[in-house]
Formats: sequence, C-alpha cells, structure tokens
Amino acid sequence: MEAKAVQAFQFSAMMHSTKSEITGPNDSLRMFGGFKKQLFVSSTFHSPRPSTRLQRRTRSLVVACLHNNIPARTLESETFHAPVDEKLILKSKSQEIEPYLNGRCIYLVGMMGSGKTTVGKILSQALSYAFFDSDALVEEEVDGTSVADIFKHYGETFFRTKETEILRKLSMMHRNVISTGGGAVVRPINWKYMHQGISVWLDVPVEALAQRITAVGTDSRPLLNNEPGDAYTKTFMRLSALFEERSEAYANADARVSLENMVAKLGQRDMSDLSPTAIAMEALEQIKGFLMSKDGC
Ligand SMILES: Nc1ncnc2c1ncn2[C@@H]1O[C@H](COP(=O)(O)OP(=O)(O)O)[C@@H](O)[C@H]1O
Ligand SMILES: O=C(O)C1=C[C@@H](OP(=O)(O)O)[C@@H](O)[C@H](O)C1
Repeated sequence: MEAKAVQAFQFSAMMHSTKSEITGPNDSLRMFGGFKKQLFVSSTFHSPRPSTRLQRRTRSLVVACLHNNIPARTLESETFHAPVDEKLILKSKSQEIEPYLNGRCIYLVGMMGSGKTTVGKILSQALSYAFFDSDALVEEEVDGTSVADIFKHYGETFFRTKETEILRKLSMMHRNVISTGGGAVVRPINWKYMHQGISVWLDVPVEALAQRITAVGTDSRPLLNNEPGDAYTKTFMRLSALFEERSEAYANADARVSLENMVAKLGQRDMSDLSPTAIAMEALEQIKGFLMSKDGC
C-alpha cells in the first residue's frame, strides 16, 4: 500500500475512534499497528492522487527550476540529502531527547515556506515518530480537494474550521510530528490543542521565505495569489503583511528556531547554508531547552 494511503487510513481510523480509546503515550503506536508501520509512515511518500499538494508543488518546482536555473538547495523537501554524519548526529540527539518527550507530539508552526514540512519529515524520522501535514489532512477531509480549491470554492472560514477540527483530533494522539498550516496560529482554540504537545516556531526571515516560495510558485498557496507585480515582489509584500499580523501569535510557541540566530551561532555566511537536517537538530536543541525549563529534566 502506498504510504500516503496508509497515513490517510490511519488518520481516518483515528477520526472514527472515540476519545476513550486513546489513553496513553503509546496508543497512537497501537492504533497505527506497530512500530514498522510508523516508520513507514514517517518516510517520504508519494501520493497516488495527482491532485495532492506535494505532487503539485513538486511538479511546479521542477518546471520553475528548469526555467529559472534555481540551485538544488531550494528543491522540494524529498530532494534534500543530508551528509551521513549530519544524519547520525541528528539521530543521536533524537535518542537523547526522545525519552523526555514522553510521547508528546511536536507541532511545527511558522510562515508559509518556513520549512515545516521539510524539517518535520526529517524530525519525525529521527524520532521514529509519525509525520502529519495538517493541510494534507484537511485536503483528505474534503475528498482530496486541494487547499487552493477549498479556499476558492468554500472560502477561508470553511478551511479554518476544518483545520481546527484536524488539530483537535491530532491533539488526542501521541508520537507525531505535525506540520501545521501557516495560519493555524491565529485561532486561540488551535493553541489549546497544540499546547497538548510541544510547539516549535520555525522563524525564517521574510526575504528567505519569498525566495523559496518564488522558486516553487504560488499556485498552491491561495493567500499569495491575488497580487499584481513580479513574483518575488508580490510574494515578499504579502508575506511581510501576514508576518506583521501574525508574529505575536507565532511567539506563543514553546520553542523557537531562528535561522538568523543559527547563522550567527554556526558562523555560516548565509541562511541558504543551513540544511533542513541542521534546522531539525536546532529544533531538538530548543525543545530540550524548553523541557529543561518546564520539566526541570
Ligand atoms: N533549509 C532550507 N533551505 C532551502 N530551502 C528550503 C529549506 N527548507 C525548506 N526549503 C524549501 O522551501 C519550500 C517550502 O518548504 P516547506 O517545507 O514546504 O515549507 P512549509 O511546510 O513551512 O510551507 C520548499 O520548496 C522546500 O524545499
Ligand atoms: O499562511 C496561511 O494562512 C496558509 C498556509 C498554508 O500552509 P503552509 O504554511 O504549509 O504553506 C495553508 O494552510 C493555507 O494556504 C493558508
């Protein structure tokens, strides 16, 4: 069975289960039929359905890259290959921290293009957690309709209601890394759900976001699609306005990964030198800091 289909099946099984079935940190493992399947879910998957976001983004990315000669660094998540030693360090850091998580889910929050999906998949693999993308789960809920089409045909409020419902259901699970939609932070009710786990804000400067998103195209991101002007400028302007509105809400997260701080700390020249694996390691470092301050471990 395709991994995406397994993921959809497992989530819908969870959707139809009652709350009383979910009682302890290992329940999502039990529900998901064991460890092997969970690793399978965590691994990169390709959807059998051509309308899903990942495939659309990958396809438009390949076209955009061919067109604009974009460096490989900006390629879609599954094309990042971390050096073996970087992967080993991440694995060992994950093993150090995982017992202290106690099965709590990790919610990645941040602006569109901040790397929640890319980093989330890497983090889930390192922790042997399952990975869920809340946008993809909303799409599944609406019969495979893309986020862009949900916005177009049903409106943003409909999408936000579905998103909240997905977060509510995920909040009853354990051992998941969840990539949330960029706007999930604006509804206080969503924080009630996300605070069941540990939330991490991927804080990426708007210039870098605009570069990444321009490279892959804005088709799958409806909130960026109505402005006139050249692709980079309109994306930058819209993202700047959204960030202005949302920065306080992102700051509700338990931990923050600042790419600017990472560049300074690691003595890198450029933000584009920070690999998703290095960012996943920093996320674990910040989670550790949060756990130490909160749980005193
Ligand atoms: N560390 C990184 N360096 C360069 N490009 C990245 C990095 N992380 C993600 N990207 C690229 O940015 C785009 C958006 O990433 P994605 O993970 O989909 O973000 P989000 O889920 O937050 O919207 C993708 O094309 C991805 O390949
Ligand atoms: O910022 C936002 O409001 C949105 C971000 C998108 O998710 P990503 O952050 O995964 O692109 C998606 O949920 C929808 O297009 C709205």
